[in-house]
Amino acid sequence: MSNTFQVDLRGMVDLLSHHLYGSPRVYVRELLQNAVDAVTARREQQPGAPAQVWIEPADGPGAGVLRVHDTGIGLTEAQVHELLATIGRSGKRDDLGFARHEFLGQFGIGLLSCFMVADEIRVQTRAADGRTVLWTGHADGRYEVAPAPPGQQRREQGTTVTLTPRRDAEHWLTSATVTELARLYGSLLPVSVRVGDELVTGGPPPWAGDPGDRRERLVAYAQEVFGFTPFDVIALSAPAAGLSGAAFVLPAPSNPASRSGHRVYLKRMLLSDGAEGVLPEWAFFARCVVDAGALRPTASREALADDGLLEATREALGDQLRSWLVRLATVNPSKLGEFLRVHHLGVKALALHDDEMLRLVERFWPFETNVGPMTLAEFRAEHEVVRYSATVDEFRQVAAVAAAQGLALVNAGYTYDGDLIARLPELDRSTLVERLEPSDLATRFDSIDPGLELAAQPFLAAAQSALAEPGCEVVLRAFDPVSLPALYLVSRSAEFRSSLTQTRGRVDDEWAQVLDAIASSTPADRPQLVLNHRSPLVRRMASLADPALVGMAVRGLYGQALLMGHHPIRPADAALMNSSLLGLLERAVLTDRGDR
Ligand SMILES: Nc1ncnc2c1ncn2[C@@H]1O[C@H](COP(=O)(O)OP(=O)(O)OP(=O)(O)O)[C@@H](O)[C@H]1O
Repeated sequence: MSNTFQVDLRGMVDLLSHHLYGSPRVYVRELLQNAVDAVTARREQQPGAPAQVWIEPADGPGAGVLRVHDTGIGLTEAQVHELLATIGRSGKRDDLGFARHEFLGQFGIGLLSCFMVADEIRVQTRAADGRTVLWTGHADGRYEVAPAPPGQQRREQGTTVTLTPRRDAEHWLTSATVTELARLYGSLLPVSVRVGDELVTGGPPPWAGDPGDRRERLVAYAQEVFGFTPFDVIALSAPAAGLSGAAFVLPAPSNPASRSGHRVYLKRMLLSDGAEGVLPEWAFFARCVVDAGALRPTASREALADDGLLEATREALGDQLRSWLVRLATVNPSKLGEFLRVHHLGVKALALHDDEMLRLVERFWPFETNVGPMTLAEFRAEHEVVRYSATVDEFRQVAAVAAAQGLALVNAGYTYDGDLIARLPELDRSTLVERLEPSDLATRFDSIDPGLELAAQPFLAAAQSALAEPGCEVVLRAFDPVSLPALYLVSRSAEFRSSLTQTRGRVDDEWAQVLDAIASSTPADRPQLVLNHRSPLVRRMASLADPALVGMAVRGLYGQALLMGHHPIRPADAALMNSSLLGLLERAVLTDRGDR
């Protein structure tokens, strides 16, 4: 046995009118939309018919009700019964039930939004048959249809919708609010719309019309609507979606995480001034205004339906932004440089997957290197290998020493930089890239003469035992600059082990066992303190006879190397440095007093 759903009308009206829409203000849009659709339908039949919409707000001379008059096609009594009596029935679908592209409406629920601000909706309508019909709908789901009494006959074809305000909702129907909302939603509509005496529609969109001063118009539009003077304006078009418009490049960096909304019109009616999904995510440096004929709204008409057409449109618009960037690189490289200074993060994010953008970054974005700022292309022209540090700390630790060894080094510690450099060989297979591990530097230092090394053994043994506590290996090498007595080098695995050890001290036994298991599977590298045999200070230390003094001096050098290399100072390091400094001071004071 088959049954039919029963619908609780009161609940349905409440659901649609109160929960579908974000704010009661959309009632103005829904009324405008119906009026414009009715005008469009009439002009299909009578191309020269008047195309006017006139709104009389409730605080005007109209006895406390709001009226919307249109010169549209009107409805016959049969149509009123069919279209206004069935929720979800729309006169704007074709025979197969698809939304007809020339109309704004399609769902057959828009009129219900008026119940957010009105207790009663009256539709007084006259179609080409010349008879005026009166439909009165109530918020509880009741409605009446009747031929209009003699005093309420329309003289012209068209429709008047009258809203009797709900208590506490009167302010939504006043002149100031209605004018503002009609202008917000309808200023680009192709039909003349007046609120009281004020015309709220104003000609074609700013990106259409005379191309001569289009740019000036769009800049003025961005200033007025978005509140900024754009860095540049890019024309947008996507014929498959019937879309045209413009993108404005932001003059200041924007946070990639905070999505900036776009202003989207559908068939010249504002859909949203905070729409998402129109431009690809990486394009966070631009905001756009577009009008589309074929994109679909969600039922609340406050966002775009995320369908295949929107996806294809997003891709097409993304391509147009990319081409703008590429064109800028050829016709105005200094402007591109300016753009990158503001929006490099967005472009770099794009370059992670896009070769053309990677080329752009390579040619135009200056990186910090230990031989001065330069682009990767410039760096490549002078150095065989693009050697880089993967973190800013690593770069700081080794930049000067690497330069003294003749090793040019790029700081790839900022967001995306390491990944971008690692991707360079994908552009050109002959490019060599290499991440420099600080500990690799030691392998480039010169060993010292075996005789000297042998003589320094007692010193090295004393030094080693002085640094037994931080678990640091002491080695003696010769390197430049001579002014640097010691260098603290830590490999990635040593760094990892050290953070494991620190964490182990803070967790309970069960976790400690897990950490031990991890530690046992990582190589047992130790950090190194590399003493520089070219440094006069180190040589003098090597000849000291007093092991206690050697210990203090080596610990002092250890602390200084940590500080110089921007390494973290753990409590144990601080204690070591403290005892070294105090011990050395004491010796110095005693020596001066001749007390020894
Ligand atoms: N001013 C008007 N003139 C002529 N017909 C109208 C007018 N207002 C509403 N209608 C008729 O009433 C129907 C229902 O209107 P409603 O606003 O509820 O839905 P819709 O416009 O079809 O779709 P949507 O829910 O997307 O707005 C419309 O399809 C239209 O046929």
